[in-house]
Amino acid sequence: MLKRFKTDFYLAMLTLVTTLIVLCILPYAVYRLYTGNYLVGFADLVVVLSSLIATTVAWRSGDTVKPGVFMAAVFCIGVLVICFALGIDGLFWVYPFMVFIFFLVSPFRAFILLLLLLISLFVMANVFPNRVFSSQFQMMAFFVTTGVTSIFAFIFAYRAQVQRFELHRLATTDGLTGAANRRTLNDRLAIAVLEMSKLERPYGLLLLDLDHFKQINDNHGHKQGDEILVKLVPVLQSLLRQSDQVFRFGGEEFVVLISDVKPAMLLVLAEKLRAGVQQQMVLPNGSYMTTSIGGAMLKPDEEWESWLHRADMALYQAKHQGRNQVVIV
Ligand SMILES: Nc1nc2c(ncn2[C@@H]2O[C@H](COP(=O)(O)OP(=O)(O)OP(=O)(O)O)[C@@H](O)[C@H]2O)c(=O)[nH]1
Repeated sequence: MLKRFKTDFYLAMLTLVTTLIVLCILPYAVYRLYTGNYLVGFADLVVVLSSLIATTVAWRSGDTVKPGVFMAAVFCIGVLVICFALGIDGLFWVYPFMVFIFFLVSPFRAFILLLLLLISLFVMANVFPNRVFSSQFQMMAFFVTTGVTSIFAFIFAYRAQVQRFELHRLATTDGLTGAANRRTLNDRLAIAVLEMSKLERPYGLLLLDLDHFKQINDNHGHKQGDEILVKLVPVLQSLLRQSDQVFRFGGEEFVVLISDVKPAMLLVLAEKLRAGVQQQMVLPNGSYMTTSIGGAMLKPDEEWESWLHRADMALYQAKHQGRNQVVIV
């Protein structure tokens, strides 16, 4: 639970906003109902309940988009009702809302919802003159300040989102080849173990190691060696299904994670990869790269570390037996 809270930004934000809503708006709702302002009290209660429901759904389903949009839309309507009922006093709520809507939904969605909110307020102010604003000047000042705040909040949220995505990409992919990195592999293997035990989903693992790669570096240079590693990833991907994932394990070693596979099929796939590398990875001098492959099916109740270790042992055996071959255990 703590891990999901740490890694899923929008889930953490939905939870945080809901906690703040319960702490800050619920007392208001009680106060409004107690003092007979039923419309505002009811709107406050709807906002609190909607937040609780949306956040619960997000935690259960893992989907934060629909609950976030739902919560943001309910808040927009809530703010409109509060502005209609309280007039100028209600307008103060627009400003904090303009900031925290960016914590609930993506910057573009938040900006569009804010635009709709401001247009609705503008229509309301013109249909019911003097209800929300006491003068034209006040109305103008409100729309200019909220417009400027929306634009700056959008720019800030958009930049933060771009940086978050970039950080995530840097943390999860290998800088040279663009394949998923070892950290991502560990997470994916843990998920595979979970899916195997809960859904009985069969998984296979292939560990590939290019043969005599040191000689490539020595004979053709490190840059050429890098280019071969970069080229290898799309070659492997072209031979696999979209659901199969390629990871760089380190150096010239790669891991392929294959779901919904039977042991016989794992061997066929490994052979296909071995042959594909030999056919497609041509060296500058016209010779071909070869690869050794070790593979293992995930056993019931097995830890991912032991699964990976068995595939590593199989790879060791393939190397030991002369390279350019497949060993599945
Ligand atoms: N160009 C390049 N070389 C790398 C990279 N990472 C590791 N290497 C090289 O890969 C080579 C691996 O050498 P070894 O572990 O001896 O293996 P090998 O020569 O492939 O021999 P076998 O695996 O036994 O067939 C070393 O020379 C490393 O310097 C990289 O990112 N780029």
